[in-house]
Amino acid sequence: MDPVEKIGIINSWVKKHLVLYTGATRHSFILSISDGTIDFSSFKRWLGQDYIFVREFVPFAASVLLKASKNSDDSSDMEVVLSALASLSDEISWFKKEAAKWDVPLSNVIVHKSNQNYCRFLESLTLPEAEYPVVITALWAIETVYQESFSHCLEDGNKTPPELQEACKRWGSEGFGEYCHSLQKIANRCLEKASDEELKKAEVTFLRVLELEIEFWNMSHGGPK
Ligand SMILES: Cc1ncc(CO)c(N)n1
Repeated sequence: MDPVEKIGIINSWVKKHLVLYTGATRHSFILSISDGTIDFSSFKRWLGQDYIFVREFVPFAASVLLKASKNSDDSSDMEVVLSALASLSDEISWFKKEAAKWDVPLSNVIVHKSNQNYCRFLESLTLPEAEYPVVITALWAIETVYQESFSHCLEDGNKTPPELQEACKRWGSEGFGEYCHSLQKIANRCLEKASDEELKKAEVTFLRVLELEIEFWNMSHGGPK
């Protein structure tokens, strides 16, 4: 095993929980995009639900920003989270445009149970008691699952339908990858200084994000409600 000091706490957790991590980042929904067999009704279901999710993600990201500005000893943390928050405005516009293209109604969307659970979890992380190392780990995990998933769809030799390339590029691009890497560096630095209790909480939170992401993909596939 690689020493934690060399690979960082985050990568040591990814290795330790690789089965669950791969379950979230190589889900059958993503594999069906990359091999071109996706049923567009699954994509449309994902689009409508993810629009709701992203709207709920905004207050979560704002709460991380608040904690970054208060707790961090490195002022660049705040800038990384601020840029994420700023790009969410563009993301919401993109969802609206994409939904119009696919004839997906965005008003009165029935929020699926898995999405509700995820949004409730995000809300719990906005509380003042949720510590900065824990919430920055959550932010890293949430963004990285999408980055690893959608970048896979853009790899050479994959058969992602042209209609879905733009969606894949939102999260699969190099720029988004660099942002995830910045979050990982921040998380590692915070976790190195965290108490044992915070470390445990952050690891449990990472695992919870992976489970919720898997349930989110299952829902898009049209799994049970
Ligand atoms: C469910 C989900 N996870 C992660 C992201 C990335 O922001 C997203 N848009 N939706």
